[in-house]
Parts: sequence; structure tokens; C-alpha cells
Amino acid sequence: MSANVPAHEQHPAIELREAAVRLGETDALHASTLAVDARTVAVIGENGSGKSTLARLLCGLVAPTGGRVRVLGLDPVRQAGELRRRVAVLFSNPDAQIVMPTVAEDVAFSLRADRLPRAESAARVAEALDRFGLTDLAERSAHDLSGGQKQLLALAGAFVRRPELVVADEPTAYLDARNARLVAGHLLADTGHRLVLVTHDLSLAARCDAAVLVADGTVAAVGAPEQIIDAYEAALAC
Ligand SMILES: Nc1ncnc2c1ncn2[C@@H]1O[C@H](COP(=O)(O)OP(=O)(O)OP(=O)(O)O)[C@@H](O)[C@H]1O
Repeated sequence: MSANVPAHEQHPAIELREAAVRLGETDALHASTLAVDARTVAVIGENGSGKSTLARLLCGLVAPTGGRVRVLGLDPVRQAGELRRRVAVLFSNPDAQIVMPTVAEDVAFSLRADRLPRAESAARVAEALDRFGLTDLAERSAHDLSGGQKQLLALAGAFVRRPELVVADEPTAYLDARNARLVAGHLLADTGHRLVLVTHDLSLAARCDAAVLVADGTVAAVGAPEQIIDAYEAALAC
């Protein structure tokens, strides 16, 4: 937290108070209270428990239907524009995020809203392509990449914007072991961003600084990953 912000105005990076999301007839999330400031946060829980809904709430893709949500101190509804500038999103299926014909154009597209000078934009795209091992593929058709390469492209598109927070929803779900390790390594590396990582891979969750257990549509526990993973495994054994 910034030393320049008075204590009473400081927020944890992620703060929910009795937050709720109703999707159609389903209470996808209800009575969810959470205050977490760790740099990397794993979100774990059973299928259908509400993890993706929580992730979507944090990046402003769904609005709360009750309670209070703050992400980086921002109200995701009233400050949606600023939230979009500071938070990047990554999904398990990278095809959903490809919008431009070539790899380089697709990364550049992520910067369109930032209205950077052309030279800075080009330098940032080149840097991102290099960082994610895509330089040799820059002129290739984005849709013709392998699944692993597409997820690296999605990472490049997310990180080229220099986000403060990356919300990743099962980003390694469709990857082989090598690419899963590669993508996880990029996400967890401390390059000045925070990470919220929804995952069923408990060994990956264990590498985060904190973990959140979501169960039956609510935040059931928050704490050190080992403790939360133990609680989850104990619940699964019942
Ligand atoms: N658009 C929607 N309309 C209605 N119900 C929805 C919608 N999206 C999700 N749900 C429901 O909300 C609940 C939580 O779903 P969510 O996708 O958040 O779970 P999850 O924990 O991410 O599951 P998984 O691990 O299987 O991806 C589920 O009951 C789901 O069926």
C-alpha cells in the first residue's frame, strides 16, 4: 500500500463485503467476504462452486448484485474504465482472446485503448513478443498457432499493457505439462504485477502467497495455501 495514502483510505488489493452475484436463476456467489493483499492469490474449489464468477467479478466482467466489491481500491462498476486499464484477464481457452490476424497485430491490439505514441507501442509489442518467446512467430497467423503458443500469445496481450493485476481463470487447463509450467512460471514471476489465479492444480495453488477456498457459492476460507489446500482436501474426503 502507498505510504502517501492516509490509513483510513487504504484498501487491501481485493476486498469483498457480503458480495453477491445472481446469474439468471442461480446465486452464483453469495455472502462472500474477503480481504486479501497477498501478491499472488490462488482460488480453489469444486466444479460449479463459484470460482469463475469470483474471477469475473474482480475484473468487472460481471457486476455484483449485492454487497460491496473493491479491486485495487476501485469500484468495478462505477470505475469500470480505470479497472479495465489496470487489470488484465486470461482465460483457459486462448482462442477466445484472439482478435487480430497475426501474432504481432494481436498483441498490438491490446494497447489500442492506451493511445500510446506509435514508437512506444511498437517497442512494447516487440518486448512482449520477446518475453513470451513469440518473436519468430510475429507474422504468423494467430489462429494457426498451437494451443500452448496461443496461451503465450494471450499472456503477451495481457502483459503488454503492464497491468497491476492479472486475473487468470484456469490458464493452464488445456496445456501439456511443459507449456503449463511455462505459463505458470510467467504468471507467478514477480514482474511487478499481482495475480489472482483460479486453478484446479493444487501444486500450482501451493506456489501462491495466499489461497481462497470457494465452496457452495461463497468464500469459505482464506489463508496460507498449505492450510487452505488441507481444508479443501479434507472436505473432498468427506
Ligand atoms: N451465465 C450463467 N447463467 C446462469 N448460471 C450460471 C452462469 N454462469 C455460471 N452459472 C452458474 O453459477 C455457478 C458457479 O459457476 P462458476 O462457473 O463460477 O463455477 P466454477 O467454480 O468456476 O466451476 P468450474 O470449476 O467447473 O469452472 C454454477 O452453478 C453455474 O452453473
